[in-house]
Amino acid sequence: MDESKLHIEDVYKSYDGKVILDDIDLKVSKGEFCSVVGPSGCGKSTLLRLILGQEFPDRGRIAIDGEPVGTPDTHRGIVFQRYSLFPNRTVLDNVLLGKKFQRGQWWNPFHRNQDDIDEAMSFLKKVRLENAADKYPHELSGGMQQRAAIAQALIMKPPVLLMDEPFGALDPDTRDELQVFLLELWEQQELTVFFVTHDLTEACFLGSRLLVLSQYYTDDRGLDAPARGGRIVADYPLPSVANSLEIKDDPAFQRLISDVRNAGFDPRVRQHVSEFNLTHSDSFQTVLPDEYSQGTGIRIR
Ligand SMILES: Nc1ncnc2c1ncn2[C@@H]1O[C@H](COP(=O)(O)OP(=O)(O)OP(=O)(O)O)[C@@H](O)[C@H]1O
Repeated sequence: MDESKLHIEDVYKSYDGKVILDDIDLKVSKGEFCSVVGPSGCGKSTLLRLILGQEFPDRGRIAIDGEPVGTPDTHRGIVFQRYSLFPNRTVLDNVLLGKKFQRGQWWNPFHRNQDDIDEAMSFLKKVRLENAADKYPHELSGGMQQRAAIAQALIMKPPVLLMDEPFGALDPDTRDELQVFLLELWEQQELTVFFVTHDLTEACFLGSRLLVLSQYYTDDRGLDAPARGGRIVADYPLPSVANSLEIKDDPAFQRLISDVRNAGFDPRVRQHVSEFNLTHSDSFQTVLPDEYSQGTGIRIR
């Protein structure tokens, strides 16, 4: 039996005849924090939309908890960079929305179920916003809005929490703060997270696993072969990171980032999946050298 939380198998997606995602294969287990990076336009958000059920692959299958993904439902939690919250509803009402959908009452501003309210308040407490329940999104800072959006997604207990550049619009200090906050939440709530970002440091700091999507690849047919769509070209286990921002200054962490950048982003390399070790059963994998785990306090999962 397939025990994966998320299983993506032979997935292809094209728009207007242009292949965007090209044979994506991936298994994500419960409790993994998958960071997904890749050059702009390589199809990261498209992949998220397919997992969300907002769009369908041309070919292939996507299953969550063994069930094929259908159209979006309230159990599919996603946090976007912006606009996850409805501006004309209070924080509490935003967090309650999914519950109201489930009860067929989303349109009714007067519908209130006390159990739902208690649960929403408990999630607002988890994201440290219990004192902002009656505020409107425009009354909150950017970081508070994103924490509210996380509560809005988590209350529906999504099997996989999908995040599309959730901290991309925040200033650096707030971004750092929310990264640590998300790691704490991930541990406490035993979440499975699929996190898209442009920021390699963020990806390596947060993730237990790093997936690198490449925009085009040519495989071993040679440089002149027609380019195809994006593929997962690297799949790294990441160090187990203490919930401390200091790790970002650690030389081993910085070496890790520079190695990932060289392997996954150097245009001379990323075009060629043949440059990577293709032994991983689920996708392409580049194995980290042992030095990352030696004498640095960083543990490779
Ligand atoms: N609905 C659509 N119709 C046509 N083309 C689309 C559609 N959605 C995305 N694309 C194209 O698919 C490609 C991948 O887009 P996508 O937004 O998934 O990339 P991305 O990796 O998330 O980019 P970024 O990092 O810049 O956000 C782009 O070339 C984009 O123009």
